[in-house]
Amino acid sequence: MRQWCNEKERHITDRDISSRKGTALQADADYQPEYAGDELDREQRSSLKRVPNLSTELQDITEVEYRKLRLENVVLVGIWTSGTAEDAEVSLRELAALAETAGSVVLAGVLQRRDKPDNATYLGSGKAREVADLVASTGADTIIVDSELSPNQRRNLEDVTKVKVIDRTTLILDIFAQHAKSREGKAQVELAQLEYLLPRLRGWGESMSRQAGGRVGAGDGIGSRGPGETQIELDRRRIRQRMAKLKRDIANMEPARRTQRSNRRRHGLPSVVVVGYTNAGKSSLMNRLTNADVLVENALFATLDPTVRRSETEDGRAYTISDTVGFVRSLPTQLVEAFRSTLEEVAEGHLMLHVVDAAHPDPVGQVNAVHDVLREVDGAEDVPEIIVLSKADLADPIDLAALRSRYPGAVVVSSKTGEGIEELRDRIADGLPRPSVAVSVTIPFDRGDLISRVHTDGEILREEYSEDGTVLEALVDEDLAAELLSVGR
Ligand SMILES: Nc1nc2c(ncn2[C@@H]2O[C@H](COP(=O)(O)OP(=O)(O)OP(=O)(O)O)[C@@H](O)[C@H]2O)c(=O)[nH]1
Ligand SMILES: [Mg+2]
Repeated sequence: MRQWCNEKERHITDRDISSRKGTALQADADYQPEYAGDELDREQRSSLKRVPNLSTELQDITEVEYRKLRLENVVLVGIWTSGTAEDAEVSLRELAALAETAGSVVLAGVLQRRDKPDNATYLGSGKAREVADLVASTGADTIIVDSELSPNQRRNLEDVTKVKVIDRTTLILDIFAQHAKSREGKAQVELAQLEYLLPRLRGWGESMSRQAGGRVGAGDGIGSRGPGETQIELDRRRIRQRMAKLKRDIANMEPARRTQRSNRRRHGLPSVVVVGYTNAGKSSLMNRLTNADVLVENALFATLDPTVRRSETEDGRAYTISDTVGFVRSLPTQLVEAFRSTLEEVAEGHLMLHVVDAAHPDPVGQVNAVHDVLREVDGAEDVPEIIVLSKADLADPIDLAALRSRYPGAVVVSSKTGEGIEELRDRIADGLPRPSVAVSVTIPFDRGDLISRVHTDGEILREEYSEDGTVLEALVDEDLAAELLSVGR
């Protein structure tokens, strides 16, 4: 097994779990990683002093817990089935960053080489017991596993380790729940959480029934159940009802969003969408390009509700630019569904800026993960893509050169120093559709509104004033051309 440790007062010396180039986990100032080889040193571990009152007993997992995991001191566990050791490490480091984003302290991480996960305990019973020792010695109260767990695997691991076990998907759902701001975003995340929970209810049934037993005394149990209905069926039914309500609510919010979108389209504004892996620097780039004040945070999924801003090319053509939710490796399918609406925005864009953190240890893996998700969104492949290699100020020049040759059309930028921003603006201006219908009309003076639309959305070739109005020769899109011709002469 490989192991990493986030050591504070503890004496486990292990491998650095933070991003090697320091992008993700640099926040912890007194964090001093130390390399200690591949093998977990059992003697060293057994010589650890156990920190008193830190470990907690396994607690009941109730049906509301999916909302707030209250993670604190966690041990990360991953298995490495294929690919290189480095890939496996990158994935576990990312899990560490996710865990910190969710508000927990990562005490240690272990990685095990296996052909496939063990059906019963994910790790195999021997390794599960080793993890139990590690949990006990570090005083962790939660284990986070770097994949999806079946209800059985999860229950068995909890039995062996005596602490709460959650998986990567649950963790990501929790982060989304913490960050979603809009009513729609919140409803979508809750729906995704319930979808994930529903088939897994069996694994949690025991504790839920116990809880129901406790409620009987309070006058809430037996009488409230239907004939022959078990607690778990009742819970399932309640969850389904809640899901149905959420789906209705989301469907009701849809028209408002569509109106906003079609308003934008009616005004003929071309749109640029910013996509990319979480923490790639999308919001920072947006701020640079538009001087907008978009939340930038060194945390994963800082942006969960899309933000749309208006901007202009050098030659005065207006366009919208929207920031989107960050992508992540193996994004839970429930979330792909939940955020389809956000991603649909991508498919409707005229140009896609795909922001890639050039200072990350595995930018190519991130690009591939983004492309995997985009392939699931109808129409997204048709949107022209500009790869934007970001954080140029942090990136290693050699890595940057390798990325440039891998993605020949890429623009290298730094939102921090401003490097490459002008070039990117030019590329955006070139990439946006130009109005293509030539009109030559005289517009009456009382239709100044039309003239100003030609100024913002079209390209003026000639503008003069005559007795009858403004004489215009311009390039505009079809809709505006039709309106101009219906009004003008
Ligand atoms: N040095 C440096 N840091 C950057 C640059 N761009 C972004 N960052 C940092 O990278 C972190 C993530 O930036 P964001 O712009 O929030 O990234 P994002 O892609 O919007 O992230 P999510 O919304 O969480 O998916 C922040 O700490 C930024 O300050 C850059 O060009 N140079
Ligand atoms: Mg963001």
